[in-house]
Amino acid sequence: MLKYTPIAQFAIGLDHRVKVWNRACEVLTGVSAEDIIGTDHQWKIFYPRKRPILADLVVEQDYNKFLEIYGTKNPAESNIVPNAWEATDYFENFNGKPRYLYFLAAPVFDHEGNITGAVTTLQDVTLRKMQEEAMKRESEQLQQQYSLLRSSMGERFKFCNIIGKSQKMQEVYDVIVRAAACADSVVIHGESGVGKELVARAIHDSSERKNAPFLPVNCGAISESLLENEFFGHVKGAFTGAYNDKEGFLSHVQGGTLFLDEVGELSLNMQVKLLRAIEGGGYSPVGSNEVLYSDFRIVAASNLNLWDEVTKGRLRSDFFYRLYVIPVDIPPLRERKEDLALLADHFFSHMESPLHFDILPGKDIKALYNYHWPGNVRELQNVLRRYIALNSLDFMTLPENAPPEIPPEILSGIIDGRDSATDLPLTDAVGRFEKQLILSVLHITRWHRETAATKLGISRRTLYRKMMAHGLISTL
Ligand SMILES: Nc1ncnc2c1ncn2[C@@H]1O[C@H](COP(=O)(O)OP(=O)(O)OP(=O)(O)O)[C@@H](O)[C@H]1O
Repeated sequence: MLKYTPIAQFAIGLDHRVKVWNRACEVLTGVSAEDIIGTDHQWKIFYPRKRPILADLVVEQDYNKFLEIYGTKNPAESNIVPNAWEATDYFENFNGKPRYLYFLAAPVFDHEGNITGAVTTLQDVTLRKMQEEAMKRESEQLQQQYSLLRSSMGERFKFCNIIGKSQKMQEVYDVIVRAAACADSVVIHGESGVGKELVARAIHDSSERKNAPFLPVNCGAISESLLENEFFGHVKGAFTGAYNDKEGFLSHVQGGTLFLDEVGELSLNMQVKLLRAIEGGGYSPVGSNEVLYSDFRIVAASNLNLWDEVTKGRLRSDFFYRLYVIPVDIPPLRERKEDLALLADHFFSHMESPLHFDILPGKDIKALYNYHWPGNVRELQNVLRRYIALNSLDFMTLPENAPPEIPPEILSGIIDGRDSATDLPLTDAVGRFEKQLILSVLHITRWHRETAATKLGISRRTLYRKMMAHGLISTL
């Protein structure tokens, strides 16, 4: 029975001579039973130095020698088989290859309880050992990288290009460092203008992928019919006007980080295809059956609650779970006003202004602190730009406690031409009206785009594109 079991086993007697050497043992060692049975060689032929092996020690019950030879790195007594001892040995040259072998040797007793020999079970564990060692090396490397990044953060008033000393930003820095030190997907959540792209860049720049591309893609800005073309590219002749092959984002981002801004705007169909590509199943350019592969990391961002999007059926749960491994929450500026002065000085110096936050008139400092910053850091940047030009604060927004409906005076202000739209050609006047209406609704809804789109009776995607067209994304 022992002879034909698929598990490699051999048995020795009290005289240390081999009694059984089964078929699996022959296959594993390349040594035939015929050649070894009756000898006391057993495994000694594989050790460069002659020394007792596990089965010998079990027969002798020499536990001290066992500890001396195998040290404490190997577990001594098996938890699974009573009286058995186990050990893993490394063989530099085991039939021409380096190998890790696991041995479990148990004593054999006669009916009076005397030891009459030992049975050893062995297994080639090289692959598992190598995987364990690779994982250990990787985790040591990541730990090293983490410590290096942590120490390079200095006073933590700034991290990469992110400014902020508040406790909430310190927590964001910590997550960035953790995210940079691993390969998992990241989802960044926060209101418009809080710095989501900046954080995504910081993760990329601090990660092992820093020398490969960082590719930001605004999912809300690409019309649904073009999504596949933009992400996967196309081949010549795929559709009318496809005169040449064109590479998509997945090809451009090879080895780097794909930043999916407004990820909630991706169509369900696109989510399936992207998920397949992320999970190693590849993708095909439009008009081609060829499967291409790209190695990239996803950092996604959204100002929506993505779980709500899953429950509403707009985001696939498998896509959500694949992305939502490391969440980063960036708090709005109104919740970290202690960062205002630092941010203001950072922007003043970038705009080459001699101004400093501390020397601003008291009433302006007070106004900056009291303001609720619905457009967050981007709005602060813009307000300061105007401050430098006009020498006065102009928030261009409604008061904080603006009513939830569009105030009639705003609507009438736009309609009755108080802003001299009457002098403009019709298309320009309509454009101006549209911009102000959108701006008003965005202020009322605290820049919550979904609510604003509902109020305006348009889709989020359309609202997004109109905001881009009116410069409300890049200027506010
Ligand atoms: N903590 C910060 N320090 C310095 N600059 C910042 C910070 N946060 C944001 N900014 C600046 O504010 C602007 C908006 O930032 P960013 O584009 O990263 O925001 P966002 O959250 O991605 O916005 P949106 O959701 O509208 O795309 C950028 O010019 C960015 O450099």
